[in-house]
Amino acid sequence: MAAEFPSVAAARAALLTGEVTAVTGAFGFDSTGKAALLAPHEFGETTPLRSRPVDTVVTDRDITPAAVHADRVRAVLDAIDEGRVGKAVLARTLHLTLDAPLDPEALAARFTPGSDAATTTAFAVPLDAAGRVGHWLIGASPELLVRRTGRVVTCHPFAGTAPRGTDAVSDRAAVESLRASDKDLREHAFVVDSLVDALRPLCCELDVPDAPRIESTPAVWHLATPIRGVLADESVTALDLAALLSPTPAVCGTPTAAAADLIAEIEGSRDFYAGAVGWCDASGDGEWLVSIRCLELDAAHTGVTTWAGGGVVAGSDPDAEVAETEAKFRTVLTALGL
Ligand SMILES: C=C(O[C@H]1C=CC=C(C(=O)O)[C@@H]1O)C(=O)O
Repeated sequence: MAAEFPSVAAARAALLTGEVTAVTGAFGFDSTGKAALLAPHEFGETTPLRSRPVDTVVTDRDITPAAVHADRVRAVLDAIDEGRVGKAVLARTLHLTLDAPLDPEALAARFTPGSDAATTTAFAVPLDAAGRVGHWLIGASPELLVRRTGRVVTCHPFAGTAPRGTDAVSDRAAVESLRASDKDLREHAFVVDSLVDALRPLCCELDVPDAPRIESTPAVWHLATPIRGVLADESVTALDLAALLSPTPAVCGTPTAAAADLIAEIEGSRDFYAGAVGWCDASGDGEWLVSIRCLELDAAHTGVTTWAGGGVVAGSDPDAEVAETEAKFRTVLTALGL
C-alpha cells in the first residue's frame, strides 16, 4: 500500500524528510484543504492506457440551469462594478447518473483523442487519501499550471475562449474574433499578471511574451501564454510552486481572496475542480496541471460530477458565458461517449 497524504503540507514534509522519493495526485481549489496525494511504490512506471469504447446510458441528469448561470454572471458583473473584484471565474456543475459502472482508467484513456497536443495529458487520480473513498478525479487538462525541471520553471496559462466553429470558415472566424476580443485579452491578462507577480520574486530570469497566442482543443480555442523562468533558489519545488500559484485567475479571479469568497458564496464548495493534478519528486522536479475538463466519479462508479467555468470581467455577456460552458462541457461528454 503506497503512503497517502491528505494535505499538500503532509506531502511536502514527506518529500523534505526523504520519507518518500515522489508524490503524485491532486489537491483541490483550496490548496490548503483536503488533498489526495500518494507516493507510488515504483514512481515513473505507469500502465499504458488503452482507449476502449464505453456504452454510456444516462438515467438521471442535473445541471446548473442556463438561466441561473446567466444570473450568476450578472451578480459577478455587479461585484465588478462595486470594485469587489476585477475578475471572477464562475462554473456550472453537471451531475450524471449512469446505468452501469465505468472503469476509471479506461475512461481516462478516452480523454486522449489522437493527435491534439493540448488534450493528450489524461489523468485518473484516486481520491481515497482525501477521505473520498472509491472516488476518482479523471480528465485531461490542456492547462499547465507549472513545471519545474532543475531551475527552469514553465507555466502555460489559458484564459479567453471561443467555441470551435462547425466548419472551416466559421472555425477561422472564431479564431479571428478571439484574437481581437478586448474582453478576452483583458480576461487573459489577469492570469499572466498574477503569475508574473508570484514568480518574479522567485526567479532571476523571467520570459513573458508580449501577447498571447491561440491554441485549440477539439472543443474550443483559447488564448495562451507560455511563461519561462529560472529559479533563483533551487530549493523551491514543483509542489511548492503549484500550491503557491493555485488557484490562478484562470479558475478563480483577481484579487484571489475576494474572488474565492465570491465564488464560494455563489457556487458553494468546488472540491477538486479547479485545483491541480500532478507529481513532484525528491529533487523538486515535477509538473502540475490545472484540474479543469475533468470529472469526479463516485464510489459506485455510476455517478459523475463535472464542471465548466469561464472568466467574467467587465463587458462579459451572460448568454455568451452560458454558451462557453456548453462548449467546455463537450470534452467530458465526448469522453463519456455522450
Ligand atoms: C475554468 C475553465 O477554463 C479556464 C481555462 C481556459 C479558459 C478559460 C476562460 O476562457 O474562461 C478559463 O479560464 C474551465 O474549463 O472550467
